[in-house]
Amino acid sequence: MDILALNCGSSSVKYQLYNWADRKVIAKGMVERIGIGDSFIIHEVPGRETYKDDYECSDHESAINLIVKTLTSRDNGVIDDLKNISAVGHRVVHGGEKFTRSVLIDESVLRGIEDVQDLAPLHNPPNLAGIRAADRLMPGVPQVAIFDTAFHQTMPKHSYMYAIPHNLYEDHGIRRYGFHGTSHLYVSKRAAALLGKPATRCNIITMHIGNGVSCCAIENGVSVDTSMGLTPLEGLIMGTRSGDMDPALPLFLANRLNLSPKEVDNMLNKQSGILGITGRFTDRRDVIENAQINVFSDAAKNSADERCILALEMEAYRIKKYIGSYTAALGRVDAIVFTAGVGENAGIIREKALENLESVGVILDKDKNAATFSKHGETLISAPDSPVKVYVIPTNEELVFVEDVVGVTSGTYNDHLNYEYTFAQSDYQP
Ligand SMILES: Nc1ncnc2c1ncn2[C@@H]1O[C@H](COP(=O)(O)OP(=O)(O)O)[C@@H](O)[C@H]1O
Ligand SMILES: CC(=O)OP(=O)(O)O
Ligand SMILES: [Mg+2]
Repeated sequence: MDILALNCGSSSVKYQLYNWADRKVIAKGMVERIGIGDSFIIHEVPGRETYKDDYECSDHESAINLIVKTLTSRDNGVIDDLKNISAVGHRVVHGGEKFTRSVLIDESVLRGIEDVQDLAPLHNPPNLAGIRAADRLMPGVPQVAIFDTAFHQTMPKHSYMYAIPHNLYEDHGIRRYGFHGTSHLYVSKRAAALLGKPATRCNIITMHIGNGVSCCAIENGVSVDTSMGLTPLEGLIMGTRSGDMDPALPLFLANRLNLSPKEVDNMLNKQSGILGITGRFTDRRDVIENAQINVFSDAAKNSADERCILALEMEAYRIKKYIGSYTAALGRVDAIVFTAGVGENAGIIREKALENLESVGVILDKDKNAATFSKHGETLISAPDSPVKVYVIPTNEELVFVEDVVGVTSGTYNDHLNYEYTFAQSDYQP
């Protein structure tokens, strides 16, 4: 049973082909710059050299077509026939309140996803385009939607409601939803396995720090709070998104700078965050390099870029504030987990965020932390006597997609909270 997992973004499609029987990745890659010119595919097969090719893709259908062609091609392919793909799993970012679990896609599911697309205008339209394209290319193959929002549907009302007129929730679904749910689910289940306890007895704070950034307070295995809200703009500082700010600011900006709602939205989603602070970078590797933060001599400081230093300090401080508030929300914390591109690799951000948290039981092993990157796999970075364990756990959203596809198509899946994921077992080797 080969399962294709697709993650359709606005101008990219990431994919992974997974053989369920062997529990192994057959191929993975991505098509980038869809519809904006100079698009290309990067295709990786374990044990082979990475293949890259320029190929013009004007839309998601042509990108998925290219992926399928590459997977079946004579030179770079991994399967003889498209028929080997028995099911497709799609990341869908916003599922509103309607979808609390992964589902087999049919017309009514498509309509449900369309109904909430205004709430995630950057994410849901490309997700839908990907589903339609895959259906045309692989007619009759079961397609499953896996929602970023589903894991957070356990949040209590006092976490998800905004303090605004109540009818806005009833009439328009305006509330906090939260995103990156499959990542928070995956790393929290892995953390429970590393702690040697059932997930249903673990309290964990998970920090997903990539381009998009969110954290989650998980109590006895379920999400009770998360930093993103109605849309993926709320919360932590992100690559290009502001995260939390004075809610009066958008209106103030619109009035003062004479901007339309769309222009304000664009400024806060695409020109803010790390990019806004530094004026030139979103990639934290560039920010760290230009901040020269690991070289604390005065000479180095003189050549360091003040705004890069500020960006790192602001990002880490915001993370620390969320850890503090989620520690208060949970009462007892068994573990804090760092994941995604930045969380797995940027030791300096982890160290700054966890500085002086001994009073709440967090004692970092600074050397271990500084030496820990994604490539080292799951790593404990807290000191042996730290009451709260701190882990770096590489996320694997695609594996959640694959397991949900298997569960949904075989009828063994009820909801992700009770599903017996193989990766949640302590003997699982990631
Ligand atoms: N070694 C590293 N040090 C610091 N940041 C890193 C490193 N490697 C990757 N990153 C960061 O990870 C980010 C991408 O994370 P990722 O989880 O892939 O994001 P997304 O899926 O949202 O695109 C990059 O923008 C970069 O800032
Ligand atoms: C929801 C979200 O922010 O996703 P991403 O990090 O992929 O942009
Ligand atoms: Mg991501």
